[in-house]
Amino acid sequence: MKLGRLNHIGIATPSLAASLAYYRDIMGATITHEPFDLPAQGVKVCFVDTPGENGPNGPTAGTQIELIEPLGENSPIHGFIAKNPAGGQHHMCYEVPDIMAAKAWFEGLGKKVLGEPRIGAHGTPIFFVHPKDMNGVLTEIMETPKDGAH
Ligand SMILES: CC[C@@H](C(=O)O)C(=O)SCCNC(=O)CCNC(=O)[C@H](O)C(C)(C)COP(=O)(O)OP(=O)(O)OC[C@H]1O[C@@H](n2cnc3c(N)ncnc32)[C@H](O)[C@@H]1OP(=O)(O)O
Ligand SMILES: [Co+2]
Repeated sequence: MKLGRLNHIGIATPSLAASLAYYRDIMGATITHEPFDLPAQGVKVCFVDTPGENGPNGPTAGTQIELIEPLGENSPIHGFIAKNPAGGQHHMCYEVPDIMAAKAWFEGLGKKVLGEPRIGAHGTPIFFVHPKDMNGVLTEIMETPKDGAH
């Protein structure tokens, strides 16, 4: 199996409002989606894009940062925020063409897949692989949107 592009970097925060202001006003990022609740994932989320630049191969799109704040009692990021009260880098998300094939591939390698695929913030199925099996990085795998949207 081959991983596709890096879709987003997940940043956990105790305050979406404060993080949004930081990325917009200090880092020059663009808010591409206003905050919305995702109860199925136990988070409140919004996306910002880094400005993007002219690279050696022409103009490059900015990189997407996904800001997540705990939502509800059972949020999977409560533990992370308890250990990192100011928030911090939480996960990296890679695209794949076929979510079930990717799940089977990681499981075949003996990696701990956390639960069954569920619909994520981009409207396609996602799953997570435990950081202890992924060089310390919580890894999100996401099926590439069929319409090519990111
Ligand atoms: C916006 C929606 C969606 C999208 O479409 O993009 C998302 O991105 S949702 C993002 C939030 N959802 C998830 O993270 C779901 C999967 N995560 C989990 O199930 C849990 O967070 C976890 C990975 C199992 C950790 O849960 P926690 O309660 O913190 O467990 P432990 O306390 O037992 O931690 C075990 C161990 O792992 C270390 N850890 C925890 N989180 C991370 C992390 N993000 N990155 C790296 N390491 C992490 C933790 O410190 C423990 O280490 P030790 O203390 O050394 O044992
Ligand atoms: Co994510």
